[in-house]
Amino acid sequence: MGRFSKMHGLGNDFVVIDARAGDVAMTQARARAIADRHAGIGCDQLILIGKSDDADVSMQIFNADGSEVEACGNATRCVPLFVGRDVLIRTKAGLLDAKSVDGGASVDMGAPRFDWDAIPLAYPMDTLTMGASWEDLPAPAAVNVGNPHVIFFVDDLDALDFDRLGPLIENDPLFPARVNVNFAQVVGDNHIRLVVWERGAGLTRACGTGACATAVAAIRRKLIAGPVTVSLPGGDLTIDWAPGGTIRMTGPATHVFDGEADWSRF
Ligand SMILES: N[C@@H](CCC[C@H](N)C(=O)O)C(=O)O
Repeated sequence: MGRFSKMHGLGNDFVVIDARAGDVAMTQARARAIADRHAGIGCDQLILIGKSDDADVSMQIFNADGSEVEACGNATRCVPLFVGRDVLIRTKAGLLDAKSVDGGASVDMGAPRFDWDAIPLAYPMDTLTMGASWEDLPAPAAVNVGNPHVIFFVDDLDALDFDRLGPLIENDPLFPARVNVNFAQVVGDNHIRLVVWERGAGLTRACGTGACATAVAAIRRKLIAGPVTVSLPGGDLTIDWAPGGTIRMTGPATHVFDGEADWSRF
């Protein structure tokens, strides 16, 4: 039997498995089966905590569709709580420094990237105001914060059909690695409302990297100044960034319960 913890960051939920003993054989198909909300345990992302040569732990991230990805902001805040102390985490997106704060964690998420081929896009394009649009949605921005994001700033978030627009944009050939789709409305001097259609997981209650990418894009466009409060359906994150620097994300992390499962059944 294998042990796991169910955790979440603002309702973006995870099955977190301790693989530091090297005894968990994870595949994309198994991750998809575990993440299934009907036939499995159910989660937006499956998180594997492993040993690392150059950090306290490593973190592998699998979306609900089984795809392995580079970054997950909300899960990164859960790692200090899972491990029981502040941690340096090796991810596919680089080394992340995560420190516990009251009720959650504060993480240095690294520096954002803006080059078209770092997003990645299929061909060269300005990523601050992209020469592309979908239906009535205005020209978005694109930011890579370890994983790829496209951000639409809109006047009325509540008027959008996320379930229709999300998959349309996520799977557009302009994004060869697919993309996380952020729909944002600036609602105050340092306040953004955000809904995220996540690559490989669909609509989630919150997306930490989406909040980082959206705050960075809004600051670059001079729509807002940091630190920024990003309000997602699951709650608020604080994101701080200045041009040339790294992104600091601060917000809640929650442990729900511990369980046991026979991984060979998935
Ligand atoms: N929920 C996450 C992001 C998870 C990965 C993302 N869906 C991707 O495919 O890049 C977060 O909190 O950042």
